[in-house]
Amino acid sequence: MSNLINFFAEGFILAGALVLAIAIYPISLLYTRLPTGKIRNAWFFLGVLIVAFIGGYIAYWLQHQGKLVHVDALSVPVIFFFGAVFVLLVNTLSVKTARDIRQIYTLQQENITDPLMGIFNRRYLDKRISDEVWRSKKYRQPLSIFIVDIDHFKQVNDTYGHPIGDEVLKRFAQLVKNSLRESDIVARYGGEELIVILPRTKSERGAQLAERLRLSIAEHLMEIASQCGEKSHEMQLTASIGVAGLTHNIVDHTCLIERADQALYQAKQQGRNLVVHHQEQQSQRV
Ligand SMILES: Nc1nc2c(ncn2[C@@H]2O[C@H](COP(=O)(O)OP(=O)(O)OP(=O)(O)O)[C@@H](O)[C@H]2O)c(=O)[nH]1
Repeated sequence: MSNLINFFAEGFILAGALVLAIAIYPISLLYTRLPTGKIRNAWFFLGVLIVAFIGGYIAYWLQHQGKLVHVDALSVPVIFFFGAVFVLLVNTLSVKTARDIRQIYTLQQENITDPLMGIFNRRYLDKRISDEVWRSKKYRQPLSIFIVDIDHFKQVNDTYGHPIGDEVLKRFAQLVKNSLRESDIVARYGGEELIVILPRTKSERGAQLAERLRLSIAEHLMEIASQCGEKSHEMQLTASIGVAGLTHNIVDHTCLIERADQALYQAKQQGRNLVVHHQEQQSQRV
């Protein structure tokens, strides 16, 4: 009987050490996928602790080899074993939870991203612009937006074909995004039109930023390789921009967009490659 007890006691200790060793694997998965920082370091520390615990289990086993013959002596090995199972469960659950969170994040990102341009889509734009108008009115902060529309984009499609047109739209969106500040929100409004939301920005400043953007678009030489890699096309686009700022008599975001749209219409009417600021109805050409 005492031999059997000893067999089980030692078995629990060694099985516990094995389970702890297995519990290091989920930690290694988390460690390799996490960005460098405090959380990653904390998981590394936990891994080191587990290795120390394995050492402790083995030391306990070596000290008590052949001596765990009473029923009472079973309690520590049983606690060792289930403690190790607990650690394995927590680590495995952490990896699965992290994976789920990443999947949810990816889905959320896909839900708000335009698949062609890689910037925010119309769904996100509608929600965000209405939130920004509400926030700006509540806290009496300035807000401006502008609508950017590529000039004669139909010609790009007609001359080079739709796939090249798509590539131009993608590059154009990235160019706009990279020319603006991190805090500015760039979204596809439809077709070849983008809306840029500038939180906490007066429309005069918005018009300056729009002018800077117009210039960088006009100066940018785009080189697009054809889909089959036969030849590349170089093109220089221009864009017209309508700017509008939030004022007392604007009741909601649709009015703000309408004003920016009217300004854009004027920019097109006045010859394109132009910024028109709705409030002052002034056009600027550099
Ligand atoms: N390749 C491609 N073309 C698109 C997409 N969405 C809209 N377009 C094209 O964008 C063009 C817009 O044409 P118009 O509205 O006439 O405007 P425009 O030629 O840019 O002329 P202006 O705006 O007046 O300077 C159309 O030819 C559409 O087919 C898209 O996702 N991909």
